[in-house]
Amino acid sequence: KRAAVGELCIFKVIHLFLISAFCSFEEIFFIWSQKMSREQQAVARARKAFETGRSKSVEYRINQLKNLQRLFSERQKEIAAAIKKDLNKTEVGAQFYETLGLEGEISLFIKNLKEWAAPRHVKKNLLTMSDTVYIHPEPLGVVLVIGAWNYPWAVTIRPLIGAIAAGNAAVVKPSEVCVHTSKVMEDLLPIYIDKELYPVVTGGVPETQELLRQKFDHIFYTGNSTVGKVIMEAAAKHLTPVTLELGGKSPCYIDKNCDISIACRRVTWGKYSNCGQTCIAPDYILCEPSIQNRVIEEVKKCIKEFYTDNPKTCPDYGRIINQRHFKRVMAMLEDSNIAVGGENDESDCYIAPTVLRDVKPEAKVMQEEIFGPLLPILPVSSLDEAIKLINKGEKPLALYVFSPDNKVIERMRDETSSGGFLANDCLVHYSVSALPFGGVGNSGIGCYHGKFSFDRLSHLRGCLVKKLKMEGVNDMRYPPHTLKKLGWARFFILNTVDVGWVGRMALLAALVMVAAVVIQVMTSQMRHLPLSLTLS
Ligand SMILES: NC(=O)c1ccc[n+]([C@@H]2O[C@H](COP(=O)([O-])OP(=O)(O)OC[C@H]3O[C@@H](n4cnc5c(N)ncnc54)[C@H](O)[C@@H]3O)[C@@H](O)[C@H]2O)c1
Ligand SMILES: CCCCCCCC=O
Repeated sequence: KRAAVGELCIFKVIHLFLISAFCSFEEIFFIWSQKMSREQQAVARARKAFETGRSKSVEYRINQLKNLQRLFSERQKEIAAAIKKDLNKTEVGAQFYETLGLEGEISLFIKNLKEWAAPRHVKKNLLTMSDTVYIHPEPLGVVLVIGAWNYPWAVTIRPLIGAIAAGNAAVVKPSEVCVHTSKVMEDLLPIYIDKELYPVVTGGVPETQELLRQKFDHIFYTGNSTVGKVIMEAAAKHLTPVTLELGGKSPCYIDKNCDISIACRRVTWGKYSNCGQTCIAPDYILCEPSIQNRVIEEVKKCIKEFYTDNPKTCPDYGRIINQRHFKRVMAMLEDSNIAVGGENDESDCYIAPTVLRDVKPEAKVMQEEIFGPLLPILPVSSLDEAIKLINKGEKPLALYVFSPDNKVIERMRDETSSGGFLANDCLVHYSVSALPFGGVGNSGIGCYHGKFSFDRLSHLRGCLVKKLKMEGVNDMRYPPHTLKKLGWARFFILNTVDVGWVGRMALLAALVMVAAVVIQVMTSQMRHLPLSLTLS
């Protein structure tokens, strides 16, 4: 037996020797990769591509972003056709809600990337006044982007834009739930952007789990909070940082003194766009009982205006993504009082825009994020009660308040917490790249969009470059430590200097003046010395 094992070992060693002697690195990689899963291979390729260093060049990153921009101008038809099959969005709807924002985001990055990627000089203390002190943003490495299905392009490509801009490699995992879109993404992305640096891995939960077993430098996940915990647990094994863009129940308070017709128009749009499958959709309404009927009537009017008498045949009204979610949403209606809508058709995944009245906090529909076209109204006696009720639940992704009164708006903002806060409108904060977008507590970890994406997916490396001169200044920090040295250290460390452009000019001017005075004093003293002394 021992002899057989010995022979096998010798054979393995010879095999390895032959491989390394006669094969190129690519061939060795190929042989080795035969034993790897598709997911492992994608990650290994992305890491290898990252290690070539090509993504470090800002020009290269901008080029990749321009290619991505070209994808959206040249492939709208394929993108829209797949989204139509997945979620019944029209071509205009697909551009409006998905790709328009991405095009804007890419333009923003192309315009600002050089500035964002450049070293950022920071305030110094007196001790480091003569040093160069700055933040140097550097790529993290290989990022895993896991997307959700409800706005499949928007929530998968937006983090990818940030990852590319920050100089990372990124493995893109679109949601398997939007079957057609994930196929189009898999086909199109490699045609436009570097397929080694940014591979697309399709598949379901087992494939995502296999990806999660690999080591990444950041995991950017968009989806529900339950899976968010699974992601964080997997990331913890490699101490990988995560961004979790999750969901939750986003409340909407309507003050009785506001223009109810305008408020309901905006709420109707926010709720029923994409058939209620929007992470920041107003989940439920809180209002005083005296305005409940008015709210119901106004929402009903808007449903008719936006989606006609028969939303089922209206091209702008979407569908529930699949039968599993259809059943989930329908189950929430069991103990509820329907005021508007309620019609449905399982074979078409259709649920009409629905309003529920006199809903209690214990109702089924209030136990989890609805993520469908049901709008419960919970009567509350006052703003105080609304705030109390909101604070009893998990911190939501968005919080909406409709009121003409700034005091009401400010109270709602200051006495609650949520990922984002919006007064007198719904959803639109998502479109402002200068605002951080993300949750807090149960609705997520970390934020992105615009420069926030760049910073989130960069390592902000603190750098200090000192000269090997002026060693005397450092004496105060070396032992023996004395009270006198401590006094000096207090003075030097506690005083910051913001030497900006104007500051530097002023400092230079002051130094020139001091030097001029010193030279003048010295020359006038020398003029009064006897000639013999000046010569010696
Ligand atoms: N904060 C945001 O920006 C944002 C945006 C869109 C959606 N969402 C939230 O996402 C949720 C809807 O999306 P979803 O969760 O149904 O999407 P989903 O089912 O498509 O899941 C998202 C991803 O998680 C993976 N996944 C699912 N189960 C897994 C498991 N057990 N282990 C490992 N990976 C797994 C899937 O493969 C998929 O790629 C809602 O809660 C919504 O609010 C949040
Ligand atoms: C302008 C509205 C876009 C909404 C996109 C939300 C992404 C989360 O589901």
